[in-house]
Amino acid sequence: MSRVGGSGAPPAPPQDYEVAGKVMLLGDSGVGKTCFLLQFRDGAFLSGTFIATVGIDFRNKVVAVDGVKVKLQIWDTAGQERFRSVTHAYYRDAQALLLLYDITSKMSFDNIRAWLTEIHEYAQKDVVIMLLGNKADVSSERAVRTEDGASLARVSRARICTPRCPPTAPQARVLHLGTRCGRATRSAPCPDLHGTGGTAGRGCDPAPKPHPAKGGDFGGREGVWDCPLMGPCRPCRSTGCPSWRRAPRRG
Ligand SMILES: Nc1nc2c(ncn2[C@@H]2O[C@H](COP(=O)(O)OP(=O)(O)OP(=O)(O)O)[C@@H](O)[C@H]2O)c(=O)[nH]1
Repeated sequence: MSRVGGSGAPPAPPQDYEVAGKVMLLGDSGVGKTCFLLQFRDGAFLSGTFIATVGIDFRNKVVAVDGVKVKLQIWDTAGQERFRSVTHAYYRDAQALLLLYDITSKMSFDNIRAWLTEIHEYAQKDVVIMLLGNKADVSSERAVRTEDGASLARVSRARICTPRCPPTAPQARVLHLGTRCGRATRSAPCPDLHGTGGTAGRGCDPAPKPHPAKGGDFGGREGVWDCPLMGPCRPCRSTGCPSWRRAPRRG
């Protein structure tokens, strides 16, 4: 997360946000990264159409997190092997990585470990990693158990979540919590993590309580979650987290 504007930069046009952060979507080709992004950004689900991403692309969206306007720059990467060398260069300055697998594809889940290896090689050490089992709307074809996802998240120190698609709110919810955890350190329980006590590995809360979110984008839809994000964290507002700082308000 970075401050809005900066010394030496040309005067920036008036911004409607206070902080900015970069999130990358990663995972095998076809797991649903582009659909996730489009649904989050535009509320549109591209059912049935699959046009593989070439290279890398990004979209911006301003969301409210704890009453702070956050501009998320969300990078959609190509999952195909031949584009990996292009996308590696973008890992370095990302604050959060959303690593997707398709719950109907065992292979996409098995490949998560290879993705984690790449992340550890190319991303910042303190990057927030979120593991997301996508396509939970077709649970009749489920090939990856939720508990296997949770267990992998535990060993890889990632957070796990499974949205039921195609509703819009889960995408916002993932990025909301990712943003919040990105503004956090990992040493104390995070009050956002319903029922887990903030301790990774306690398992899923089958009926997460509505989160008292102040942001209008997210309010009231948390009940659709299979599983809240897990992992200890502490809001950085009180600790002055170096990477997710609040920018000065513009007068
Ligand atoms: N049922 C279901 N299908 C989905 C979901 N998300 C994506 N799809 C479908 O999965 C296919 C691939 O989706 P994309 O978003 O293009 O996949 P991608 O991960 O961006 O793929 P690459 O660009 O090659 O890396 C498309 O046919 C989508 O309609 C979902 O949540 N549920």
